[in-house]
Amino acid sequence: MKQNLIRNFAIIAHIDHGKSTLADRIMEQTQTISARESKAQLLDDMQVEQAHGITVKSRTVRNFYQADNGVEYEYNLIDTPGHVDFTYEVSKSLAASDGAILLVDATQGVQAQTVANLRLAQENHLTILPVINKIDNAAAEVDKTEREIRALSPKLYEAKIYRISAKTGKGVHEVLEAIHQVFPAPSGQTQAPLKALVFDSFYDSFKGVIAYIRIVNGNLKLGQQVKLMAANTAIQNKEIGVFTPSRTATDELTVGDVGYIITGLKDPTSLRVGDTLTDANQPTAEAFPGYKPAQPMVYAGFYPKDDAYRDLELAIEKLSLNDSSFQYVRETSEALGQGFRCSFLGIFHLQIIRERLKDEYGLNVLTTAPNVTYRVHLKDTNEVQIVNNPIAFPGFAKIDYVEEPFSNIRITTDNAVLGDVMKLADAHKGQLTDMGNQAELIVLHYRIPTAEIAYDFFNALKSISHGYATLETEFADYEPADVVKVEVAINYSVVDALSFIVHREDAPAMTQQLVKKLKHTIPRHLYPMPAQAIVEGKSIARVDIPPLRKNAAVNGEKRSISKKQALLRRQSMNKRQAEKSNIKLSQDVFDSILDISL
Ligand SMILES: Nc1nc2c(ncn2[C@@H]2O[C@H](COP(=O)(O)OP(=O)(O)OP(=O)(O)O)[C@@H](O)[C@H]2O)c(=O)[nH]1
Repeated sequence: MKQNLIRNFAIIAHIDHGKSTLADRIMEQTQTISARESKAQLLDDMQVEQAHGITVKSRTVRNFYQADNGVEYEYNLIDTPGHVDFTYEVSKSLAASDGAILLVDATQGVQAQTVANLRLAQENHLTILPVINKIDNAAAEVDKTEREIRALSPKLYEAKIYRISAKTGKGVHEVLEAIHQVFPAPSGQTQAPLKALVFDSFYDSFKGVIAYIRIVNGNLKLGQQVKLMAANTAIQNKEIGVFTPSRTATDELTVGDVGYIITGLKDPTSLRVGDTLTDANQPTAEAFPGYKPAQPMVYAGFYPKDDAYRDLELAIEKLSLNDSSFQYVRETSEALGQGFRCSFLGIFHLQIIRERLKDEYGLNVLTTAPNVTYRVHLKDTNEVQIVNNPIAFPGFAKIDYVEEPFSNIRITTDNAVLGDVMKLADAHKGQLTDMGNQAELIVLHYRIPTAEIAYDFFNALKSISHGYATLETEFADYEPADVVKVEVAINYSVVDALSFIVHREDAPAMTQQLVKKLKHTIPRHLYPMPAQAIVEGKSIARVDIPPLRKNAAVNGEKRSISKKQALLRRQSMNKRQAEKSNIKLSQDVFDSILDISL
């Protein structure tokens, strides 16, 4: 029976431990692709992935492996992203797998993301195949890494641990053999009604919404009438197929197969990952529970440059289908016009989306300063407003108190930089809740305001630990906080899109730095303009943005009285016009808000 010959598995690892390289080797050794093709790291084909050298979006590929026992197996490999912001993608791809290769870089050993991904795999009841990578590297510490892996769980303590170089291919054959020996075959029923898990989706500009599916029970035939159960939508069944790794059409997908269906849906929002695909006439009795929606951490406004609102809207719709942790609603700002308030899993996720808009859709967006969600309790009505847009933050006179989100974070670091890491967490208002060891690393647990880790915390942590420390975050709860809204006024008029929320105690120092930066980033005009930071109606920081030219009327040059008077008249006319004129806001201006650190 074909089902017994299928293995569905993922590769999980810490960032840069070599998942994509191993995926390439597997495709090469199973002749799915040629060695020449694999040079280009086929799985990482999105431009943004190549620019950052990382995997953002999960990919799936079917390989046929001729095993040493003479049997040909179908290996469905699901590549997963490794960055901490993409844990959500990892958990989706794991739901479609039966096993996971736990890949650990021998030069780095077990890292925090190794542990986090292992936990996700265990939650999905996957069989784990531990593999040590980069054994060819002079800095490899293979025995030490092996001890660290064994210390992770009782099962791993006894497991056979494979040693490979994904780069040279050494040891990869043994891993290919282990895959069919260690991982279970899919367990579904051939005779039952069709039940398939939608574990990912993609928008194609010609073909519309394409769903990535794993057949759990029954068969899917081309043309069969099918529907999505949660969305209760009938879909067309014009093309089904598998990934080789490009899409290749087939007539049928059977139990255990991983492939795709072109749904005919044109609206990217009409399909949700986690939905169940089933037969329209003979539906399965029980649908999948669906995925927990991702918990967004950071919100920011995206505004089109060059009047491309409609193009931006379409692109954002498509990206949010392709990446279900990225969501949006429409918003309007007086300063910037129509735009979108978007949610992200973290600041790195935001950057990736921004780059994808540029690379894949040719769109430049203006991004406002990111913020977290606040719960604002109002005085008179006892109403609680959920605010993730500083523009909508209620006036201070109406506010009873505000709650801000807190996160539990876990930093894994080595001893050498422990002091600096703790100083960083302190500076960001972290309260140390626990401290322990994992393998030879120190694990620190903090409770910390989410706003403190939402922006540059991760980069700061990477930089003080020379790239080694890792960060895992988890939303904890809301807690009352003394936060205020800072409004920025330029030439006495408030620019709404520049508003942001900050802890009251940090407001004086932050706004001083901000106005200094604004002095250099706000485009100069012919007249001087004050830039002010206003908190609760009071200006707490101010700087004068100098005019473009020297003020000829007062600079002491020898001029006739009448010439000076003429200049003064012209300047006062400029000033009056200025009140009406719009300040052109560049990305630099918004970045001034982000850059300020205490
Ligand atoms: N020396 C050596 N280098 C390797 C080996 N495997 C991968 N690398 C290198 O390690 C780096 C990261 O490899 P990738 O395969 O891109 O890592 P990844 O885990 O897919 O990275 P993300 O997708 O960003 O999580 C690349 O520069 C690879 O060339 C190996 O076996 N030996």
